[in-house]
Amino acid sequence: MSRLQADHLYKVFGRRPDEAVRELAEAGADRDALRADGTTAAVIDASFTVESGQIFVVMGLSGSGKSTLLRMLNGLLAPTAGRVLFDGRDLTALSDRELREVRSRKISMVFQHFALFPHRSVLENAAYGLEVQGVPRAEREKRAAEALELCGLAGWEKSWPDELSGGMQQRVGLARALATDADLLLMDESFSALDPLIRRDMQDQLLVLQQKLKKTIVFITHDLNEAMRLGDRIAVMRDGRIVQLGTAEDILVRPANDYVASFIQDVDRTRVLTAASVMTDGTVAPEDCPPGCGCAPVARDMPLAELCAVSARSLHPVPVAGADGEILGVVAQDRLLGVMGGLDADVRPTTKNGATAENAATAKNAATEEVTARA
Ligand SMILES: Nc1ncnc2c1ncn2[C@@H]1O[C@H](COP(=O)(O)OP(=O)(O)OP(=O)(O)O)[C@@H](O)[C@H]1O
Repeated sequence: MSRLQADHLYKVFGRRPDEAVRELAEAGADRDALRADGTTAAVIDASFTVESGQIFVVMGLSGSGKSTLLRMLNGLLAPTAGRVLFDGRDLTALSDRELREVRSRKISMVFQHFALFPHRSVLENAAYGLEVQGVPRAEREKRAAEALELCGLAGWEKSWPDELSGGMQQRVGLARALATDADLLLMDESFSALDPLIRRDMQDQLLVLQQKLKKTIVFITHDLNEAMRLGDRIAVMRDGRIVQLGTAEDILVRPANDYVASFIQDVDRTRVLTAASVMTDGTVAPEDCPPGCGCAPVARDMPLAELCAVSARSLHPVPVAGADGEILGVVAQDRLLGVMGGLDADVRPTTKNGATAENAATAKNAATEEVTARA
């Protein structure tokens, strides 16, 4: 069972929403057709699953429907049609009290503008979610201090929010979300207000934390580079619809339509494509590897940007190793150059950690998930 599932979700604002859903679903109407009627179709037929421990990114420009989708996922907004299943429970069928309970214990939000209380210390801010849950003071302070330490803020507990930089304030927001032990983290443009370098640093920190904590995260962004750095899977939204659903590599190598293709022009493919996605079958024969060659197999999730340096030093194709050290294949230099030059018709779909689709259940999931191209 998936951790989170959106099942044909629609949200229509304005007049006669049910009728609008029928027009969207049955007559194939789009947003523009309804707008003339004073009706806004914010989210149209969104279906996807998020597995436990995954980072699922929803990427789209302003107005594409990301925030509305997120607010349906945490039950703040009732869908006009469709269901949200969290651990198999239909959120749309819960009473208000049950929903509040799920929201306060199982789901945490991290917002773009930190949402810290200025007159509470960093520790009190980090403990806020636990306070709402009614956790006794000593325990909530202990857990908040642990979360702050995880986020690199040990020693700042007694400071006030305005004594912290923007990046540090956002880490307090993250610590607050982590302190509650919620399984599901919903992050709405959480790093968008930060300077580029600090933003990148926060992305790195989130990835490191995620390796340790293995939360289930839905991350909203309008930045495809951020989506590709963070997302195990990415949903690209346009005008209320999900127009492509896949891994960063899927989107980079096989954009579903011209709209998605226009986004990937600025993406640095050498940082998204991995050794596993470009390797071919084979090994390195001992006679091809002279003494002192000093080569070592690279990890399958090594990005091409790093693989280039290894390949330049190597006298033979670079072997690619799996998690157990077994050789999965090799990357020859001409192959590497060809892929970087855009000859990537046979790049293999992989998961974000570089496992190929053949040997990873999650990649199978990604590869078999419907990739819709309606735009
Ligand atoms: N409460 C509302 N009433 C009417 N229309 C709404 C409401 N909330 C959102 N919309 C409309 O729904 C569409 C999707 O908005 P939404 O905020 O979900 O997009 P978004 O991708 O999150 O954009 P942004 O990045 O600017 O927040 C927009 O056209 C917006 O104007």
